[in-house]
Amino acid sequence: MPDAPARDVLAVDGLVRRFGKLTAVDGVSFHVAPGETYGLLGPNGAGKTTTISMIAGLIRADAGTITVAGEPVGPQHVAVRRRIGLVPQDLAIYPELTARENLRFFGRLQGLGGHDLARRVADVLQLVGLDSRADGATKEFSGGMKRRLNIGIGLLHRPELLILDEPTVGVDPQSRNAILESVEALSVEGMAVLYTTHYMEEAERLCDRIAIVDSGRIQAEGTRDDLIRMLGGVDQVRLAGDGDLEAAAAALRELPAVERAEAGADHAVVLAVRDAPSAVASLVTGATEAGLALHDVEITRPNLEAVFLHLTGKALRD
Ligand SMILES: Nc1ncnc2c1ncn2[C@@H]1O[C@H](COP(=O)(O)OP(=O)(O)OP(=O)(O)O)[C@@H](O)[C@H]1O
Repeated sequence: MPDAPARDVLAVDGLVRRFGKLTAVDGVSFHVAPGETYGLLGPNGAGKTTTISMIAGLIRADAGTITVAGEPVGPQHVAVRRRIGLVPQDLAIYPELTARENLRFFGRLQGLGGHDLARRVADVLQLVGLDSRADGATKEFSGGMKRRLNIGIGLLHRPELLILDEPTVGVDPQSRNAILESVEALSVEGMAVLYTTHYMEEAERLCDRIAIVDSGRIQAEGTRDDLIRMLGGVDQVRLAGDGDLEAAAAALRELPAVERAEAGADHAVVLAVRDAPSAVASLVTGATEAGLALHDVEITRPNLEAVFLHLTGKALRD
């Protein structure tokens, strides 16, 4: 008999959240299994923070359901929050206290105490790579060290689901690496991790599955390789310029190496091209002959950035 599939730690179905006329989250569904790291990859404003705020029970959903380990989540369901660790973008630590004192303080707030708390504090300090700085005042910590401490606070109560909202934004490379290593270690221990980022390298390195999010919707979901297969082995080329973009796209579609060409956002034609480095000269000639005054040519070989461009016609980064 095959093993029954492990129950999802997190199940999100048909989630919607509006702010006035803006639908910030527009029918988002995904599931995360124990030990799985699931990434929400999308640019600023895609709806990632709003999604995780609903999952953490901080704001209500206008529609849809969320369960964590089978229990419903929402602002009125308080007990289920013990199963969730949320590490928000904003830091919440006391600068006058040491790292250890901060952890003890937040641990007590979570109802921990005694030897159990002391042991968990020691474990967490080691996991986030701050054990050698445990008794230093946090006001002297770098931004990255403070962020690692914030992650430690989210982990103290040993949640089944850890939610990290863009944890490496603005941190030094050493802390960034420590954060990525901590997340890898947690997943080995069986924790489910929901990781939001707009850095495709982090999504590629950490996440077992990735949802590409834009305009409040999941545009595609899968492993990195699943997503890259969607490109069909072609490169993406972006030709930015002034002129009749539709006419240029139509002319470029006639070239043998070009599989697709669309007039995209931001004064650019976005193309899917076989072996773009060899074809680029003919693309430039074709676009120029079609009357486009080119000011930029960008080739993106298959990676998640290219998948994002392919799905949305936009670059992942600002
Ligand atoms: N409280 C709010 N009131 C009004 N609009 C909001 C509110 N919170 C978020 N939004 C809007 O909802 C959209 C999604 O924002 P959200 O913060 O979820 O995106 P994000 O992908 O997490 O980006 P970021 O990394 O910048 O937080 C944005 O257009 C944002 O301006």
